[in-house]
Amino acid sequence: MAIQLVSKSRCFNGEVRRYSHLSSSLQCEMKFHVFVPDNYDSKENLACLWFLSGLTCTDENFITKAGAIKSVSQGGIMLVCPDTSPRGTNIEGEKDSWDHGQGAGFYVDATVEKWANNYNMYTYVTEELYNIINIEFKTKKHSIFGHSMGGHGALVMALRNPTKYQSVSAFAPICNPTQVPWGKKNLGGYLGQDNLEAWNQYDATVLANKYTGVDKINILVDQGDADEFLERELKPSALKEACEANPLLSLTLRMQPGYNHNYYFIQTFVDDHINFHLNHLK
Ligand SMILES: N[C@@H](CCC(=O)N[C@@H](CSC=O)C(=O)NCC(=O)O)C(=O)O
Repeated sequence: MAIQLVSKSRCFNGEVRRYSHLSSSLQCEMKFHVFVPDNYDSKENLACLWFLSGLTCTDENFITKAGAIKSVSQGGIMLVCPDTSPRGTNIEGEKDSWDHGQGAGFYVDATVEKWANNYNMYTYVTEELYNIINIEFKTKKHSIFGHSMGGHGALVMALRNPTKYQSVSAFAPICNPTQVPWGKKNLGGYLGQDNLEAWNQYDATVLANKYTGVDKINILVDQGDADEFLERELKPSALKEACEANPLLSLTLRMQPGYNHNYYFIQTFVDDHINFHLNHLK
């Protein structure tokens, strides 16, 4: 349960900190980054925004490359950036592929024996780290966003836990993973090739079709139209169709001309996403 401070740096009237801890759900040591505004510990209602990164990322990519901290600090909220998979677990073949295994936990709880002890990023983010952040920083409200694989994770977590997250947004998310190569590779690998019922629990489009929660969910998605993965892997039109058919969901999908899949795209629109979440967190 204890977390250890690894590093801290002053930044925009607060601190960027990196922590490590022994994760019970992943059975390994994990690192995560946070930004905490000055005097966060004297706030009654500290709010927290989570960012889930994409394939090949660690807890470092977003905090160092997105240019998000100024707006987060001005909003007076905390930012949490978890890693994208367990680390140091030495599972056979874990590092063989850039889009499956290490750096590609796909935010699921694995059931295939080889992965099941460690690859439980869904529980790690929504339960274990969520509880740690609430206890250590006394946070009260949470919102979540992410990029690509992390956009998929954020959408799934929000649709499955509408009382836990006040709002959700994504940059170029994998919207319909049961139907695309990245999704089939990871859902098949972690949950079993034939376990389609389990796959559906991790597909934002399927979940959007079935969503019956008491609260309406507002979703913001930005998608570059020059994104190299758009047609093959991301499929925002599938999510759009599902949301349009469900009165409990309101999706603002913004197609951004000329932008591709990288962090320059994220930098450009990150303030819009932070402001969207601030409106729901206050
Ligand atoms: N093969 C390349 C491409 C990997 C890549 O584009 N990763 C994205 C996320 S893709 C979907 O989840 C990313 O965020 N990369 C990290 C970064 O800092 O840009 C590669 O090996 O990088």
